[in-house]
Amino acid sequence: MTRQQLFEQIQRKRSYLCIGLDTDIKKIPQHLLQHDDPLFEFNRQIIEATADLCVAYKPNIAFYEAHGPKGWVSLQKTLDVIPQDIFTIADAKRGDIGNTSELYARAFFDQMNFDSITVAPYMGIDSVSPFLNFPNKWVILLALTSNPGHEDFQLLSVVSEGKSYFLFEKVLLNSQEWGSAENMMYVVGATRCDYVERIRELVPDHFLLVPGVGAQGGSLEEISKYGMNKECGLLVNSARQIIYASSGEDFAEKAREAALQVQQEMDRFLNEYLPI
Ligand SMILES: O=C(O)c1cc(=O)[nH]c(=O)n1[C@@H]1O[C@H](COP(=O)(O)O)[C@@H](O)[C@H]1O
Repeated sequence: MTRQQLFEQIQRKRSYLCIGLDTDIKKIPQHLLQHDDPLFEFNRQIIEATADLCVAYKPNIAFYEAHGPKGWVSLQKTLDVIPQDIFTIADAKRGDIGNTSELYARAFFDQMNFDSITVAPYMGIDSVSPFLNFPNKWVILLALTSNPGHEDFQLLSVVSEGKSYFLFEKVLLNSQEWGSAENMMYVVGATRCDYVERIRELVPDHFLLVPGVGAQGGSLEEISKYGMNKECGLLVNSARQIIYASSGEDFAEKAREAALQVQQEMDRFLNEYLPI
């Protein structure tokens, strides 16, 4: 999917919501356990109930890998029922030496047909660039993450050409030479909205994937106010708050209500904060 197609979808749906399919067998409603493939059945109903309210789905691969080969089948079946015009993110946080990254890219882009994959920048350019060689596919590079441990490395100071930067700022600056705003996005946690203005100075045009609203407590309004650019430039992810809105038979209906509430806020923020 191209950036233009993504922006068109955002305008059409008045939404920049990404729903995280972090489908946990221990949290899904009990009555689904009688199905042959409970993970898929849960996802299928969530997708059917929410597809008009969101622009992206992000299955976190760990929730599928944990089930071995059966989990990979549930994941593929899930991808097959996501409507074509919705952006898909493999939240796999990969990255390895070049020839290995190339195989990860083939697995997620060629075999599974995801639009994008989350990638860790720690191993540098040759670990990331193999993912950038696929037309209309995207790398979503971890920059400033939402978890408490982000302070351990991402906020360390590094001095480069006499100037001091946070390590995550160097990730944003240097990686712009590897790809463009047409094939790279950055992960920025909603729990660190205090850095978003600075991030927008460094990457004014790129899309940001923003996890951390909902269950992790980040503010949708703040990230929208400080992070939105002229093509919206935001995909705000929410998983648990939406997909586990109810643990009963009405789970899909309640997920829709939770997604609708977020979409209505997003509609308002698009009116208020999208630069003309
Ligand atoms: O790459 C991610 O998506 C990610 C990065 C990050 O900094 N923080 C973060 O929570 N995530 C993912 O975003 C999802 C958050 O889910 P909820 O907290 O339930 O909305 C999980 O799948 C996390 O793995």
